[in-house]
Amino acid sequence: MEFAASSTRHVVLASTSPRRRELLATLHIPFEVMPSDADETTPDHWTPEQIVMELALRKAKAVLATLESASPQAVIMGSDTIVVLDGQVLGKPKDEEEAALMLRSLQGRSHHVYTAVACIDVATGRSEVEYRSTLVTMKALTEEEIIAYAKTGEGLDKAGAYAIQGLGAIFVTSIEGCYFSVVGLPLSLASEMLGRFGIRVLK
Ligand SMILES: Cc1cn([C@H]2C[C@H](O)[C@@H](COP(=O)(O)OP(=O)(O)OP(=O)(O)O)O2)c(=O)[nH]c1=O
Repeated sequence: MEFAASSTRHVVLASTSPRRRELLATLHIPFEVMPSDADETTPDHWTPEQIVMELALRKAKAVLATLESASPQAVIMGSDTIVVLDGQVLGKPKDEEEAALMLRSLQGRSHHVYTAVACIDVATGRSEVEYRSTLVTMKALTEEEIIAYAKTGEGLDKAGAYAIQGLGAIFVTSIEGCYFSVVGLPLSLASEMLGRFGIRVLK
């Protein structure tokens, strides 16, 4: 999407995730997408909250570094999602085998999905970051189901190796908290934050 960069208040989504793009599009606000190549390594002792908030901010800051003078009216939005089971952080699996390993550990119990949203006002440099946590319960799975699902490849680019918005939905028996946060962008939080940056979803 093209903007008259100096005059239109709009969002720059610092993301490569097609899910985040689709979710943000549901808010019907002007936005463009810029991939962010932020380093995603964090110290081992960090809490899930610290990890997602720092990574969301890093993604937004990485785009800010490339944008500053061109789009003074922009609000940059970065986001990060992780799955946490017994204090252990599950990111994206590196292959089918690791996907199956993650699913084996998640099945038959509940885990938390953390997603943070960071916003940076390009004009002032003001930033905010907040997170939401959702409790997801998965039914018990057979080894055949785990292997068959891992083979679909659907979970390979997803934290925890499943997609609640896809075929992975058949494994999820209940959730407590924001569904959209599990998919990668908590929309109620995102719209609240954008409102504080002068971008209102409902006029
Ligand atoms: C648990 C779960 C995660 N996910 C996704 C959301 C995130 O896109 C992804 C976690 O990886 P992230 O590193 O948060 O994001 P990303 O690499 O996809 O995109 P970005 O460029 O913004 O960094 O997992 C689902 O789509 N469905 C699910 O059910």
